[in-house]
Amino acid sequence: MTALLETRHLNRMFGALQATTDVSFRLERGARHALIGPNGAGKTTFINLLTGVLSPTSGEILLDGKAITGMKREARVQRGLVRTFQINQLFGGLTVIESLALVVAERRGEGWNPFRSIGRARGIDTEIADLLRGFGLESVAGETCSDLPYGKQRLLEIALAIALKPRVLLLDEPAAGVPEADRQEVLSRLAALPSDVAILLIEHDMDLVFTFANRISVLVSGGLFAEGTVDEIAHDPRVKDVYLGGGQHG
Ligand SMILES: Nc1ncnc2c1ncn2[C@@H]1O[C@H](COP(=O)(O)OP(=O)(O)OP(=O)(O)O)[C@@H](O)[C@H]1O
Repeated sequence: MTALLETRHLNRMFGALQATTDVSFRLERGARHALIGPNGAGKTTFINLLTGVLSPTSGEILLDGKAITGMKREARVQRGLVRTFQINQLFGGLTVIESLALVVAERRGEGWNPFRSIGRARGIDTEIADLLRGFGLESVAGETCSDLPYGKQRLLEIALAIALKPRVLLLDEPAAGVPEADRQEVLSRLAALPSDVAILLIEHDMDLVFTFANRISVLVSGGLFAEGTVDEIAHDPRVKDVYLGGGQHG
C-alpha cells in the first residue's frame, strides 16, 4: 500500500557537508511516528525538505503516492502537509481568537477582514469555538498570543495547525519550554489529536516520544540508522550507543 508520506533516496548537501543521506522513509496513514537523533543528526534539515523550506540535492518526496518534491510550501499545505506554526513569528500581536479566525478563514478561502466581527461568516464561529475548547484555550481567547504562558503557546501552535485540517502533521518539539506543571495538559491534548491525522513528531524529550509514538525512526549523521516499534528502539543496543556515545540527547 502507498504510504501517506514517503521519501525515496533523499539527499541534501550543504557544500561538502551531507546533512541528509539517502533517506527512504514512510509515514503511514494515522501514524504516531517519532523522529529522533542526536544533535546535528539532520532532523531539522529533513523536516525542511518535507515542508519545502529546502530543496533536496537528489531524491523524491511523495504525498499519497504523488511527487511533491519541487512543490512550493503553500501548495504542500493545501494538499494537507502541515507543520506546527511558531506563533511568535506570525501571530505575536494578535489575540488567540483572532489568530484562529485568520487561519480558519484563510483555509476556507474567505480571507480575513479585521473590521468584520469574528465569526460572522457562517460556520467559522463554531469551528473556532471547537478549537478553543479542544485545546483548552477558552480562558485565554482574548489574550495576545505573545503574552501567553508557554504551555498555552504550544497548544495554540497545535490548534492553528489543526485548523488547517492536515492529513499529515509535523509536530516540532511540542512541549519545548513548557514548565513541568503544564506538561501533562500538553501531553493529554496531544494524545487526543484526531486519529485520522498522521503525525510525525520531532522531539528531544524521550519520555514524550515513548508516551506518544508507536513507531520511531532514528536519524544519525543524516541517514536513517534504525527504525522500529517503541519497544524495539528502546531495547536496541546500537541506539543506546549512539546516544550514550554522543554524550548529549537530541
Ligand atoms: N543552512 C545550513 N548550511 C550549512 N550547514 C547546515 C545548514 N543547516 C544545517 N546544517 C548542518 O547540517 C547538519 C544537520 O543539521 P540539522 O539542524 O538538520 O540537525 P538536527 O538533528 O536538527 O540538530 P539539532 O537536534 O541540534 O537541532 C549539521 O551538521 C548542521 O551544522
